[in-house]
Amino acid sequence: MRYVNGSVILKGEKLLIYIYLHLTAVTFLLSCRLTVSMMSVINKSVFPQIAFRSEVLEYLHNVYTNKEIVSELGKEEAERVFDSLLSCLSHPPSLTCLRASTHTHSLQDIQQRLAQHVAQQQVSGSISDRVSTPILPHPQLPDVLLLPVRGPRDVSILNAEVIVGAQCGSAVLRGAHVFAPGLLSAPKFMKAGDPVSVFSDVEGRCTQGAKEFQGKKIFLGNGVCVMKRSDIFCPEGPVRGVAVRMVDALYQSPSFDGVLPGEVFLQNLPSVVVGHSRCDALGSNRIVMSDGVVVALDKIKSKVEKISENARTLRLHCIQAHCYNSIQAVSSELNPSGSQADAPPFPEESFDRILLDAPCSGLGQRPNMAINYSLKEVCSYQPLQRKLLRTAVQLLKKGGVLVYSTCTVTLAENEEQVAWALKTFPCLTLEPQEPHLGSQGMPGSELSCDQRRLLQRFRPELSWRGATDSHASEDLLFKANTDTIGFFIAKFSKR
Ligand SMILES: C[S@+](CC[C@H](N)C(=O)[O-])C[C@H]1O[C@@H](n2cnc3c(N)ncnc32)[C@H](O)[C@@H]1O
Repeated sequence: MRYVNGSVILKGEKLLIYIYLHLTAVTFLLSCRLTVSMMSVINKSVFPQIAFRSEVLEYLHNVYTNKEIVSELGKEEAERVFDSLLSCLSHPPSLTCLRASTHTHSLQDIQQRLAQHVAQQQVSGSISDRVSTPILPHPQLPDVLLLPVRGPRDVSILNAEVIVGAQCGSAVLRGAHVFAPGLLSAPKFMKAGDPVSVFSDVEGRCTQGAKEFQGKKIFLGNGVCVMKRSDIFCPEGPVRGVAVRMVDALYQSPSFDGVLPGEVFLQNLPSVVVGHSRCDALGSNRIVMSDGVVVALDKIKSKVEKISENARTLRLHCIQAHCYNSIQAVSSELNPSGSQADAPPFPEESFDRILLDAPCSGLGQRPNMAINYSLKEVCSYQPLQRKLLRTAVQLLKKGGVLVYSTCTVTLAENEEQVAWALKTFPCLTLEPQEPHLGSQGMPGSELSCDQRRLLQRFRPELSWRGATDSHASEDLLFKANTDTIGFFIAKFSKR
């Protein structure tokens, strides 16, 4: 199933948009019940806090306990909030957010058909919970459906275990099955049909093809093998497809692989908000319906191919994706020779809207149990983002809108970038965002309180009360808007 992390250059009435679509490991559902011999360990999962290198931990601690925050909250509360950040980052958000293609189908239609798929998964035993999963529309986002994630659940650990890489483990915690490329270790005689416990190798120590692993691992739930060991670790090269079908996950969410393709896709809620706040002048998220062109740039070819494939699936014919270094996307010539009208490089001031979903340190992504970046790596994004911002401002028409977003939690890549942009480009003004579901910008940069109020920061740490499996319906909307990945959005207009 797809996670679409919308990042698009807009070219509306000439829209230039960067889109980056992320496919998580996904699933093919077969019906099979788990009959297992169990060890007696009951695992009520509350994961350890996310692990960082000490230099990065200290850096983040300084960000979250900066002078301005401490004078606003007091030292003790600032420390508590930082502690909550480290805890919530290792846990998945408590709702799954689905973006519906409401340009081709009504939300109600999609909701009904989705409910049938979820019910089928329950009947087939792919979801072990007997409790039915509600599918709720979001009152402020007309193209969003929400499904509560059940967890942490009590699941017993089995005798046989497989180890998956950290990235695969994160996908499993959000409802995916285990795909063969994500599998690192499997028992010597593992065959299809075997029940196994699935663990994540959070520190990246397990070697591919190992028969066992004694390092630090985190339990994710139980599944049934779909492939035998020799099919997975075969000398002919990497195999594709589901290797272990999860049937009793610690965090349970229906799988949407192959479900209503072209009608729904997985997207983190803040990314949906970016889409809406960028397009309000066109009326809601009707950007895809406009007569204009949407130009998507990414420097990685496989991402561009995925963008084009997803655009075809979603019948978004106005999207043109190009593999291009966006820093070099501005041409000094009015009609650059050798380039087509809608291909980069583009003349200055040729776009009505630009969305810069910037490459970032990604520290707001959830769940994430360990991040091994050095401080140098974390700090390397600020200069790159400034180059991209400079390009974006040059490409934007006067009167145009620029939206800047990241999925990270530092000040350097968020509020400090906004302060820098306002100072460097006097033509930019901060604009209010609609909808505004997140918190305001964090204190600690040169921005004033009024400027911070115009920013939107999703801060799951502010409402984190530990991992609970309670889904009281009155809490659900609050959780949908707050228990998200860490995310930042700024919206500018150009004079
Ligand atoms: C928005 S994504 C990263 C964060 C994303 N939200 C995520 O979840 O991974 C950033 C994208 O920018 C692309 N990128 C980085 N530098 C670039 C450049 N100079 N030109 C074009 N694309 C670039 C990367 O390939 C990546 O797909």
